[in-house]
Amino acid sequence: MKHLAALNKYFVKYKWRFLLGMLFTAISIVFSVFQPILVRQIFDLLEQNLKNYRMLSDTDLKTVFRSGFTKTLAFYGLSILGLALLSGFFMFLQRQTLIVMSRYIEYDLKNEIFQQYQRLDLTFFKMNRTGDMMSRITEDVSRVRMYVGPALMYATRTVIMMVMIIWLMWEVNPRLTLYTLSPLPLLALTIYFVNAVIHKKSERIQSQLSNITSVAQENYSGIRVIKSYVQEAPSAVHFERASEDYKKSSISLAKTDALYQPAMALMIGLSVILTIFIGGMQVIGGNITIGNLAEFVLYVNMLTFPFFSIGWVASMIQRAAASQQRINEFLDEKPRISDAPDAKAITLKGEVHFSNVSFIYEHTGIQALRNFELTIKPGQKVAIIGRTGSGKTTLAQLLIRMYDPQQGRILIDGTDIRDMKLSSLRNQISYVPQDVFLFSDTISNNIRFGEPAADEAAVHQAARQASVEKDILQFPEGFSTMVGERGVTLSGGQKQRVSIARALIRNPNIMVFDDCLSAVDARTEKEIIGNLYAYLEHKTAIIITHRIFSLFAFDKIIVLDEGGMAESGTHEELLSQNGYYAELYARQQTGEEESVNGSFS
Ligand SMILES: Nc1ncnc2c1ncn2[C@@H]1O[C@H](COP(=O)(O)OP(=O)(O)OP(=O)(O)O)[C@@H](O)[C@H]1O
Repeated sequence: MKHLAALNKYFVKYKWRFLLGMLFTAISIVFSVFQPILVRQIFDLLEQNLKNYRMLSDTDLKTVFRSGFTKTLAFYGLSILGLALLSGFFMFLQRQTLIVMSRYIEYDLKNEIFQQYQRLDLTFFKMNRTGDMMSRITEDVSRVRMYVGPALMYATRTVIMMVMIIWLMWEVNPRLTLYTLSPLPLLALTIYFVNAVIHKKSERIQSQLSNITSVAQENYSGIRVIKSYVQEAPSAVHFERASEDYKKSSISLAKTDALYQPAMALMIGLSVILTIFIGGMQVIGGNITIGNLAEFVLYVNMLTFPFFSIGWVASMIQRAAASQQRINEFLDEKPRISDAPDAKAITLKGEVHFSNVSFIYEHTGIQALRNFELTIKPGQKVAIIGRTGSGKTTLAQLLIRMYDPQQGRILIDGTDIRDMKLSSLRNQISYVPQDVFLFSDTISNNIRFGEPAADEAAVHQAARQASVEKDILQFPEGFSTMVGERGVTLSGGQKQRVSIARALIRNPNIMVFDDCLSAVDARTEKEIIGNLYAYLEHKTAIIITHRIFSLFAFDKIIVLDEGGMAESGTHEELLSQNGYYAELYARQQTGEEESVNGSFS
């Protein structure tokens, strides 16, 4: 329960809705508990006057008596109808305030969770499964909403209604009250336990459902591989197995559900029979009137729902508390990468210095960088080359503070990047990642993603510099073409170039290209490098690559090996060192010659 205290701030925020909701609930209940009192009065009136009426012999007098009686009955009938309407109206207002409040809280909570996702660093995302993260913002929040909305509303109704009705019943006859109420706690307990079973089964169904979803999702994404390896039938069997488990659990839940309503009806019936039996004896004994008996039967009927809700509300609160505990743990998670208290926003010129940097990926223990040293002067172009897994991407990730090194410092213009505001640092470094990600939006909006104010001309220019403008203009809708799931599928090379355009449009002083030309052909690569040469003239640029761009006059080329610097120098210097670079260059030259010879032979 203590976990739910975290939601109190929302009750304070929506205190007027909350208090009004409580008031409407109380008014609606007052109007409904008055109805049995009127029924009692009608019954008592009938009992007292029918005897006299039957004894009358004068037909004229009988007619007058009957018409007076009809009017009284009509008056009572209309009064009951009026009370029912008023009670219904306030119930409507109660839902309009309390349930609407719960929707507002749900909205706020989802936003709070989403903002926390955005604050957290990459290590968190590596250590948690996407499914778990998704369920926090959907499943857990909707369970918490059930507590702040319906559960709270029914709990309030139950308490007010029980207090008022039991008090009214007690006033009439305490013994009969105790007898008639005796089966109801049993009803509450039964509902509670049945709910617990239903909850357990629903949880299993939920996890089987997410398993089915993942199987289906993986099949959709991998459909090309499945088809080309003719694995449709085994995939279908795999899906069927997951589906079978889900079916079995659903049928079992349906059976439990089927027991639910009859069990309730049995308990209610038991209460009514007890009321009529014991109440009837009390009427015969002259302790209560027949009107009281009718009033009691109605009260018992009115009480069954509140008693039923006790069990339901209790299990709802339990579920909400478990969900809120998960949400609290998540919201308390501190991002490892955040602004230092005195972090400054600095305009970067472009001097980059890696000072004795070592870095280990904590969750795997892999050491990606070891005592790495590198100084890049403003405006210099540096290539980072190395075998796969040698730490090139890690270097770029550390520069934009996706992670902080465990040892050493990274300085830009002499300031440790940990003393800079994160937004200022990342805004002034354009990073083209190795794995391209385009949003389900237009190409134009994908390019201006980091620069939303950029106009169409700037978007076109960036696309031109990334040598993708011609490709885009060939699409029927040009730059307005939708990409992503429901849009056009761009080729790997086109995606890479759109991703480059996205980085270029921001026009910062420092740029990092992480192996972002791997999917373009040699001619386009040459064209882009030509464009970049002019574009990067006064900028600091780090170009991570597998291939040697001999056309690009790098100020420095670094060869990384197992996280450390293996070779460093200019193209000529490295060739004369006869190491990995020289070997790679020789291999590349032969490869290129072979491919050229091949294409012309
Ligand atoms: N997010 C991560 N979590 C754990 N280990 C990682 C992570 N990213 C990379 N590594 C590991 O760190 C080492 C360096 O990886 P990195 O991606 O920096 O290499 P790279 O030189 O960029 O490789 P490639 O050329 O294949 O992209 C590798 O052993 C890799 O397995």
